[in-house]
Amino acid sequence: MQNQRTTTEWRELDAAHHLHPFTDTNSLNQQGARVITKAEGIYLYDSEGNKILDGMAGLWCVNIGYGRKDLPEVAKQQMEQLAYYNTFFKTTHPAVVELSHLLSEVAPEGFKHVFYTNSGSESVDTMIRMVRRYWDVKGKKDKKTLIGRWNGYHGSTIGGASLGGMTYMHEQGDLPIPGIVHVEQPWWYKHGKDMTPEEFGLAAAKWVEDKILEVGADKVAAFVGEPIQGAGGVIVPPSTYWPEIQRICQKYDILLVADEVICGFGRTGEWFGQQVFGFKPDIFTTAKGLSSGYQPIGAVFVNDKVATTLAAGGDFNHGFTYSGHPVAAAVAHANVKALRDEGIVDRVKNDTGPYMQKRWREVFSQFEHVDDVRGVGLIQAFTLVKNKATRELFPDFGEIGTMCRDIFFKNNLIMRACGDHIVSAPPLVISKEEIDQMLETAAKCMVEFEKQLKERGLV
Ligand SMILES: Cc1ncc(COP(=O)(O)O)c(CNc2cccc(C(=O)O)c2)c1O
Repeated sequence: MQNQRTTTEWRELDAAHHLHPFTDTNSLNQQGARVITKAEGIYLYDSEGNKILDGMAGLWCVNIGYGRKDLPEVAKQQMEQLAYYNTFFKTTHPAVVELSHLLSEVAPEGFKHVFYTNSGSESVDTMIRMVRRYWDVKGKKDKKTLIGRWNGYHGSTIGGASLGGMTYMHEQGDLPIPGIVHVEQPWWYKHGKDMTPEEFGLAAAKWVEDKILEVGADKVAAFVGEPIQGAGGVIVPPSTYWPEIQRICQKYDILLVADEVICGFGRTGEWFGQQVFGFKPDIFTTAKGLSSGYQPIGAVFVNDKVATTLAAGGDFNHGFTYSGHPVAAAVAHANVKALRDEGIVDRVKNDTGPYMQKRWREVFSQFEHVDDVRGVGLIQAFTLVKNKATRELFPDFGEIGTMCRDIFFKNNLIMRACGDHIVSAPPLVISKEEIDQMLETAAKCMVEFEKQLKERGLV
């Protein structure tokens, strides 16, 4: 059991020893971290006894909800049976075999092989190495360049951060690494001008073709994108975008990669985001919902064409100590099996997802400084705007988003501000009643937010 300490004691020890990710340490240590002590369903509880509605499923990952009793039991049994052995050197173990078999059943048709990692970033770095190895084996050694999107997010390793289009990350570490280039994101609200979304989807896809021709198709290895950009602010591309990207990649013999770390395992109501938009990548990366965050694990799915080619190349010199870790694999297996056999993904597709999307639009479209209300399944967002009629955004993109998010936090509701996009991705087990509770609280927060906008002379 955890030491029983006061919040102050936990905060002081945390400040003395713990470096947090994506954090201004001095600023955090002035105010002290919020100490989350337990969680159940869609709710978190902190050391002060507050009950917090987690509209973000942790970091987009706790698809199955908090407080499951089965997953800890599976972890315990696996740990007692075989806490660890590696999958190098011609060995395997039942947990990773069973998981691999199950994943081949829930994956879209044509994906029968997975490579295991410990995170989404490691899945992305694995994909980068696979893509370049694929073209080596095919004898096209100049095909090395990967194309990503500005404001895309693919993790925080050197490869993932380079492939992502977050310039504030590139500035720290002299990124991107060579062989990675970016095109503009398919954000209709900002870039669509007088085009319909459908027209804009084709125009945004053409940016990829232009980049391929600029680099030289004989040098381009892959195009990589999230079906829906998550950390970039839930940028939902027009329906015409992905099928056109697929056509362009086929035209120039370029691998198509979907980063499904957020969209995967039921988030959109389909098992994978690629199925919402009707495209078939050659490779897709996953993590998060694979284990619902109960254990760190990621997986890279490759289609038969890629699997066969990599195998033809003999040793693929890549892997991690914990690739296919027995406890992580056992927990992921139980998690995916429950997502399927308890009908959780189906309910997102047919019941709670449509309900959320209907109510989310009803509630937020009524506000003067909210526009582009959007989403699918249980991933949704809206953008805070200065003037709806002209699609004018606020200056200093992100300031207003933080102000709005802080009002939600004060009301014990976790939503995420990505710039001036307010986003939400709750556990997939959220009920319709809990959706109503969440949106009732959020609506009150938005009234307060628009009141503060006026009081501060920001509108
Ligand atoms: C699409 C995508 N690809 C890769 C990663 C990296 O996964 P790991 O973190 O497990 O290495 C992600 C992760 N996405 C992520 C991670 C942490 C915070 C936030 C946020 O929105 O604040 C988003 C992601 O969203």
